[in-house]
Amino acid sequence: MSEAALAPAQGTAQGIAARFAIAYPGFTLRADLQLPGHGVTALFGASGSGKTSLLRAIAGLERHAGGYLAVNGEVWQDARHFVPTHRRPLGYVFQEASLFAHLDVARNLDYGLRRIPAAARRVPRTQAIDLLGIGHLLQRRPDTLSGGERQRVAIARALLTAPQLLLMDEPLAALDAQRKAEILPYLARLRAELDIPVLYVSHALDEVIQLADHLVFLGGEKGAGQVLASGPIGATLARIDLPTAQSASAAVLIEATVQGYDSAYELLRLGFAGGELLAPHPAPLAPGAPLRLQVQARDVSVALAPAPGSSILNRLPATITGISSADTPAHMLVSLDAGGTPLLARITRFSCDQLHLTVGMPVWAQIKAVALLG
Ligand SMILES: Nc1ncnc2c1ncn2[C@@H]1O[C@H](COP(=O)(O)OP(=O)(O)OP(=O)(O)O)[C@@H](O)[C@H]1O
Repeated sequence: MSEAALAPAQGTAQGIAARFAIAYPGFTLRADLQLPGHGVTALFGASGSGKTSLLRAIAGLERHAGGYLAVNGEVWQDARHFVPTHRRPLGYVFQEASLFAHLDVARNLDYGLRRIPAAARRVPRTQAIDLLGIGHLLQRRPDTLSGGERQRVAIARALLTAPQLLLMDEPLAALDAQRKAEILPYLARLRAELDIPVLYVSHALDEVIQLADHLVFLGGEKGAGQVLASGPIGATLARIDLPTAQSASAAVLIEATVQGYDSAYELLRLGFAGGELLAPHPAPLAPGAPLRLQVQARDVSVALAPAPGSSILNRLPATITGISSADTPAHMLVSLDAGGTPLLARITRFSCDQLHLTVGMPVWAQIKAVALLG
């Protein structure tokens, strides 16, 4: 295999094609993925399922014979080419920000810029600083920053390397819940404002629900990793055949738009393809603003008719698309389609039998609570 500059792919296929057979002593993973060339793709799965190994293969940090990788029309690895990591236009953000301790933030950023000719820069320095909210930190040394601030600097530095692909390996895993909550909105802004595809490794479902557009779910038996699913985030989370849906913390997401605000009751009125939702919120949000909602399967119940005498605010007409057993004998999982949006309900097996629920049945999905994200 020769080390080569970027080679054009045959045709101009957009997206990321990644085929790897990873084999370590005691661990194998075969992946054959066709991923979108934009937005955030989460590589999600339990510890040891091979997320980092796959990311390192994509970065070219590990060289696996027979692998294939093409990114938006450029081949980075095939039988004849292997573009070394330092020649791949990618940014890599690790769990711990690896900043130079002896340089202040401004110089750390400039280090990222050094090897990029001005004409090739995709994200101007001022935009990267603004997007990550680090303008007030430029004169500070890394050891005077919080973990979250350091990670924001590391992400800004990665953006300045003009990446065509951003790889993030659990960038929030070393942070406590509060720091994590601080940094997530910055990542959501990157997703909204930059057109750089991101591969984001995580084992935290809430992060994935907040950020990802596409979900690659890794799992398999111990020592033999496999891709259990790869698809759009909403539909993949609602798949009752996957372990993510089985757990008590199973959740799906709804992409909604702000429609109004009832200040007397502090309730946001939200619209989505499946209808309208009300969600408590202490302040109004701009009408038309997009919002992601996280809906826990255990907060969704199923009724045969809309029940007016109930404290549950949100009732949506839906159709049952699947029914399966859950992780306890007492529970069942019901997947639903509400105007094209997939939902999941975790209900008791008793209720499922009492209501004689079957696939294809029109029902009402009652949603007790939704969490606003982003
Ligand atoms: N260079 C290597 N040599 C040998 N085994 C390796 C190597 N890299 C990873 N492994 C093994 O491959 C398996 C997958 O590891 P990997 O770090 O990719 O998983 P992961 O899903 O990212 O896990 P985590 O969430 O804990 O970081 C593990 O069993 C690990 O011990």
